[in-house]
This record gives sequence, C-alpha cells and structure tokens, in this order.
Amino acid sequence: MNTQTTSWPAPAKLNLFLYITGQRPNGYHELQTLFQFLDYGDTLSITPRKDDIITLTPAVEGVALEENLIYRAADALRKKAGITAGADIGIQKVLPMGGGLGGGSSNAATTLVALNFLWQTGFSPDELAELGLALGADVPVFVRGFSAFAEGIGEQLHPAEPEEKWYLVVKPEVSIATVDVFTAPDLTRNTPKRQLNVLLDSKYENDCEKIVRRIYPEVDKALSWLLEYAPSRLTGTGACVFAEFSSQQAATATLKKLPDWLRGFVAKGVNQSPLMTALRRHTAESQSIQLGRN
Ligand SMILES: C[C@@](CO)(OP(=O)(O)O)[C@H](O)COP(=O)(O)OP(=O)(O)OC[C@H]1O[C@@H](n2ccc(N)nc2=O)[C@H](O)[C@@H]1O
Ligand SMILES: Nc1ncnc2c1ncn2[C@@H]1O[C@H](COP(=O)(O)OP(=O)(O)O)[C@@H](O)[C@H]1O
Repeated sequence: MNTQTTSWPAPAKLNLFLYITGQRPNGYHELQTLFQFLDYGDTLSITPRKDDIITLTPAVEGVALEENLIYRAADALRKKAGITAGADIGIQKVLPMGGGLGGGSSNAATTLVALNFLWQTGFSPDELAELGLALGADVPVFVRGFSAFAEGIGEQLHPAEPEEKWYLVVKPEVSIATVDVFTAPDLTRNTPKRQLNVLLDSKYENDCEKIVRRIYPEVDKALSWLLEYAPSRLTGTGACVFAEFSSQQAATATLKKLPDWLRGFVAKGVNQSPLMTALRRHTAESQSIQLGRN
C-alpha cells in the first residue's frame, strides 16, 4: 500500500430543479431533480495507514468522529472489502453544513472513491454508489461524478448536460436539517411526474422553496434580494439559494453588491465532477510510477 498523501476534491452540488412527486410507505419522498456540480467545495487530503486507525483533522464541529460521513464511508468500505486498513484524513471545509450544497454527501463520496483507489479495494462505480446510498440519498450522484437527472429518492440517475452557467450562491445565517423540511405537514408532495424533456423546457422550480421561505425568514430575505438581479431559487432543502448568470463577470458584479448581512461565493456549474478529474490524474500518475519501476 502506497502511504503517500494525496489531495481529493469534494465539490458542492446544486439542485437546478427539485420536484416532490410522492411519498413512499417508509416516509422517504419520491423526487425529480436535476443535479449539477460546482467547481467549488471541500478538499480532503488522505494518507493511507497500514493499521486500522482512521483520524480526521480538524474535527468537524458538532459531529463526532464515528458519526462523520467521512469516517462512516471509510469504515463501510473496509468492512465491505474485509480488509484491515486505516487513513489519516485532513479536511479543508468550505461548504456550509445544512446548506443544501451536499457537503456531507460529497465528503462521503470522495472518501469512497479515493480510498477505493488508495486501498486498492477494486469496487466498481455501481458497487460504490450502492454502498454510498446507505450513507445518504445524495451520495450516489457524487460517486458517479456526472450531472444527472435523478428520480426515486435520488438514486435513479440519468446522465444530463445542463448548460454550465455561473452561479452566485448565498448562505443565509441558518442551517436547515433535511428531515425538518421533509416532515413539514404542508410540504408540496404531489407534483405530477413529468418527462425529462418537458421538465427541461419548463421554468425550473423547487417544491421545498415555499415552506422554507415561510419557516426561515433569513432564506426569504436572501432570495428576495437575489431575485432583484437574476433568476434565483433554493438548492435542495436549503438553506442556500443561488442566482444564475451567463458570465463570471455578471455573477461577480452582483457578489460585490451583496449587503453586509449576506455572505456568498461565485462558482461555475460543471457537468463533470472535479473528483473524476482527480481520480484520472491519480490513476495516470500511479501508472507512470509503475512503468518507471518496470
Ligand atoms: C432532497 C435533497 C436533494 O439534494 O436535499 P439536500 O439534503 O441536498 O438539501 C437530498 O436528496 C437529501 O439527501 P440527504 O441529505 O443525503 O438525505 P438523507 O440523509 O438520505 O435523509 C435525511 C432525511 O430526509 C428525509 N428524506 C430524504 C431524502 C428523500 N428523498 N426523502 C426523504 O424523506 C428522510 O426523513 C431522511 O431521514
Ligand atoms: N463530513 C461532514 N460534513 C458535513 N456534514 C456532515 C459530515 N458528516 C456528517 N455530517 C452531518 O450531515 C448533515 C448534513 O450536512 P450537509 O450534507 O453538509 O448538508 P446538506 O445535506 O444540507 O447539503 C450535517 O448537519 C451534519 O450533521
């Protein structure tokens, strides 16, 4: 096992649209959503260990090590492979928690993809996505690494190529737990299911937005501000909202106008996850090292 330290991106996602079309007997909601990645996110640096210790530095505030999706992903992977392996994992966290940007799910997916490579456990993307789904509904899309139209509870993925726009993402000063939105009694749960081509040609909306705006005035205020400048909506179950622009310049100009009470960043929507680019680079590097040895 190579015990060098390597760096792996864990990008954010946006739900460009999100419709709730029903609810399963187990309480989970049936969705139709369009995922796109951002060229912006957390970074993991991973040093494999030959013993069975997994460390995470710095600790993610408010989340115990064993509860952290990074630890849980690593542990699930080594258990599935039936191996003794560990890792020292460093995290540079920029994505807000409870932001609807999928930070925790993306951290889990990056851990699965990176350790599958570093520990040489040899699982296919299908197997990693299945393992990931047990950690969270959004983990599979991050594991597969391409923009996708998702159905089911978010695990039935169909590749999609939405336009790669520039986004101004704003984080209201509130953290929203996904479960709180999905348990709201008056959440819209009966949007009729539509074909992807119909959805792509319709106005993009998010069925969670109405109740999130009502329950969290911070989100309502942020969205009202953004809507003065560009088409804007909620991502996932919030709390982040995003405005779309056709150029970086236009997005940055609006970022500069943000009032004191709002924080945000500009990022590009990308249809291929930066994680896949990193995996290809690490694979090519390790092959060239092996060739050099032979
Ligand atoms: C709805 C989305 C859209 O991206 O919201 P965000 O979390 O990104 O805001 C996600 O699919 C969320 O995925 P994720 O955050 O991984 O959710 P999970 O941990 O699997 O589920 C948290 C809780 O939300 C509810 N839940 C989640 C997904 C779903 N399709 N229906 C649900 O009812 C369940 O009560 C579950 O216990
Ligand atoms: N590595 C992690 N990063 C972020 N959140 C994590 C992590 N591990 C576990 N969590 C838990 O998952 C929850 C959802 O986090 P996150 O995925 O960032 O938000 P969202 O699903 O709204 O995008 C957090 O509130 C936290 O309790």
